[in-house]
Amino acid sequence: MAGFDDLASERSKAQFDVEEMKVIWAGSRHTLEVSDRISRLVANDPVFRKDTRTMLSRKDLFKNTLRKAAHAWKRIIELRLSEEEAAELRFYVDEPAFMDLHWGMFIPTIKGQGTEEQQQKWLPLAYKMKIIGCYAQTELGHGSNVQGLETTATFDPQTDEFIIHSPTLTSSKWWPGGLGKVSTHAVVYGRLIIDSKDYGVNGFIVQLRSLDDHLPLPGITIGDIGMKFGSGAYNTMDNGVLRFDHVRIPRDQMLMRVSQVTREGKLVQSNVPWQLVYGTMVYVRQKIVSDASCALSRAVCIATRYSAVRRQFGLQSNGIETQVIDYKTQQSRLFPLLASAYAFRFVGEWLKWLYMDVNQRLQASDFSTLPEAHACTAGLKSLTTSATADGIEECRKLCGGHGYLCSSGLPELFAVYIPACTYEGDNIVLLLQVARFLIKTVSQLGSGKEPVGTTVYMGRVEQLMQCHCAVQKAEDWLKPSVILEAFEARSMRMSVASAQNLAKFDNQEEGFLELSADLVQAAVAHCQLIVVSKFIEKLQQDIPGKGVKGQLEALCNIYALFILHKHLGDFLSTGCITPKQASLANAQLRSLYSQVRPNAIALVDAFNYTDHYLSSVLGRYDGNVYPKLYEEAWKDPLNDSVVPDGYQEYIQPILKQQLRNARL
Ligand SMILES: CCCCCCCCCC/C=C\CCCCCCC/C=C/C(=O)SCCNC(=O)CCNC(=O)[C@H](O)C(C)(C)COP(=O)(O)OP(=O)(O)OC[C@H]1O[C@@H](n2cnc3c(N)ncnc32)[C@H](O)[C@@H]1OP(=O)(O)O
Ligand SMILES: Cc1cc2nc3c(=O)[nH]c(=O)nc-3n(C[C@H](O)[C@H](O)[C@H](O)COP(=O)(O)OP(=O)(O)OC[C@H]3O[C@@H](n4cnc5c(N)ncnc54)[C@H](O)[C@@H]3O)c2cc1C
Repeated sequence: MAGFDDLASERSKAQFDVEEMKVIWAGSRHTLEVSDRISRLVANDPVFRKDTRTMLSRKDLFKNTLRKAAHAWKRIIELRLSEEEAAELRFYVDEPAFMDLHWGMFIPTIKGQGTEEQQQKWLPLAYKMKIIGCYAQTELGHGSNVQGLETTATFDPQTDEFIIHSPTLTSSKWWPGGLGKVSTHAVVYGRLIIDSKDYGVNGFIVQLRSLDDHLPLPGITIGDIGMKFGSGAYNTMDNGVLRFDHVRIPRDQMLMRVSQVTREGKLVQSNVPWQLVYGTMVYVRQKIVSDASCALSRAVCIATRYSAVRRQFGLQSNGIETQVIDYKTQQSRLFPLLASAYAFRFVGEWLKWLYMDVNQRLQASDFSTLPEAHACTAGLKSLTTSATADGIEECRKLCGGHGYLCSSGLPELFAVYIPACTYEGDNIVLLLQVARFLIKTVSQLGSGKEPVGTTVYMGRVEQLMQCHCAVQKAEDWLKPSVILEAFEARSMRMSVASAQNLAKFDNQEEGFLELSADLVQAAVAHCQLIVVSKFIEKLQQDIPGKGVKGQLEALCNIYALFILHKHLGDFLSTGCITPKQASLANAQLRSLYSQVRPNAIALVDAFNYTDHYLSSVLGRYDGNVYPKLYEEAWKDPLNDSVVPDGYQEYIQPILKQQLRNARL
């Protein structure tokens, strides 16, 4: 049978130890064991089935999500799962829900922005889920511009309370996940007003619904904002609208780690930077980078397996058509995405470390690495989510017509994923943050302040502005030092050119706006350098397992040379490489594709995804695509009856009309 034989034969061709690659992908043997065990637990639990999700009405879909979330919580308690295991369970349940915001934003916000006493009061309630919280920052009129929020929190010294109010329609909270129908509490961001003076945006813990009957508390108007893109997809989430009509909360419900309001109504600043009010966004952006590798690898796994099963044209001597994965065009679209999935995995791992490091420093009142952490999380969030959203759509096209069927798993994956380009910061707005950071770094060169972290290379500005790429033959592009220098020189030269152009403006802010499209490109170049350099660093570690390191080297080179090829204009116009070297890079890329080809199926097997998680007929582990596609079609509710509902009202009259016309 096609499919079965194809994938079995592909697996037998693998030139590396797949089990060891699974460990590399998971991060450690322990993580692989946990993820493997929990993925199977979820796959074998009938409550977590997801095959009808795209066909349910919004109400049924939402109720089904509530049922799954309640069941997940029950299993977490019954099985006494650790935090790591619970997070894996949530991952494999694979359905956005209010729990994500409760655990992923509400709790981290209290931890990051609450005082010790506030944490002691609220965290036990939140951990036991006696309250359910969300993160209510964005408003109808303001999302990207956090300093433009309109919600007010006015201190009333008479009662020692804040009055939370929505003064305009545009100040209505709009978008927060979990808000619409579930959350009992929210961290609400609003302007702190004391004695008619505006002290800017701060976070406040506000109870929204009664803990007895779930009705909104007095002064609160709350609901869901309506259907979103795609069927199933993010519609499992109750993104909400919220308005306050002079709602009073006790003074101690303002999150007071950054600044405190005293009983007398005095604002006292602590020694932590005010930007910590934005801290939850840094945490979540870091998580989103790791998630990008999951979403992209999932799409790539589906497209790679299907490309080995699907055959078109080119009859071989045995009378069988060619596997579409053997077409060079298919490889040149698919393999860079496979390489990107691995690249994002490793940069995500590094970013997690960076976040832990900055957090430890913050605890010890060392705030020096915060700007770097902000720039890296913002930039990499932007880079990886944009590439992943585009990559999922490319995988759909790589699967031809069948990729457009919901049973391929790709339409829903795309619909669930694409808001990641917008939430936690619009991707362009975030790149502009990186650009500001780069311009600042360039402007400080030569001032005695050495660039640190991911901008260390800028300390070699003179060398990088003048260096010439040493490539003379295609294989030279396999040297990590050659690749790194080309990427560093490109990024350096784009940042310096932007800084020089900016310097021509009398008003820097005006100049920044005028040059923003170029600045974004400079930011992209810097972020791509980070991804490439972290992949190269990963390869410098001890990597056990037969052939594993060789495969990763090939993927690393594919990622770098693919980016070079895609952004050739940058590399050529900045004089980092010559047209001849560009064409050698392209030749090397082709040869790398041939090297990866026999290993492609094994490289996606290394993600260790269950069929339940993939939820794709095209990406099945056994490759049994056609019989299952055929079987799936018959499950569609339209096929419940042979003659469709509406035949007599709408089809029959047309047919009869045609009959009369024909007789005329
Ligand atoms: C069943 C049980 C299961 C149990 C387990 C479950 C586990 C689940 C876990 C799930 C975990 C996580 C998943 C979470 C779910 C994700 C879903 C996502 C939902 C979406 C949520 C949201 O979207 S929330 C809203 C996000 N909003 C934004 O991102 C807004 C973007 N805008 C901004 O950030 C700012 O407005 C902007 C930075 C653009 C501008 O700021 P502004 O103050 O106006 O001006 P600047 O001058 O540019 O900046 C001033 C200085 O501050 C620096 N800076 C800016 N931002 C930061 C920052 N974040 N950190 C540090 N520093 C920052 C900036 O660089 C300037 O510095 P300078 O030195 O003065 O130059
Ligand atoms: C699915 C989903 C879930 C969400 N969950 C939450 C949540 O739980 N809690 C919460 O508080 N929020 C949430 N949000 C809101 C989200 O954070 C915002 O939508 C996001 O920050 C973008 O802001 P915006 O919608 O105001 O976009 P806008 O800023 O209005 O963007 C519109 C366009 O303007 C451009 N633009 C904006 N500013 C600039 C600039 N300075 N320079 C150049 N171009 C610019 C953008 O690039 C974009 O093209 C969610 C959003 C979505 C889609």
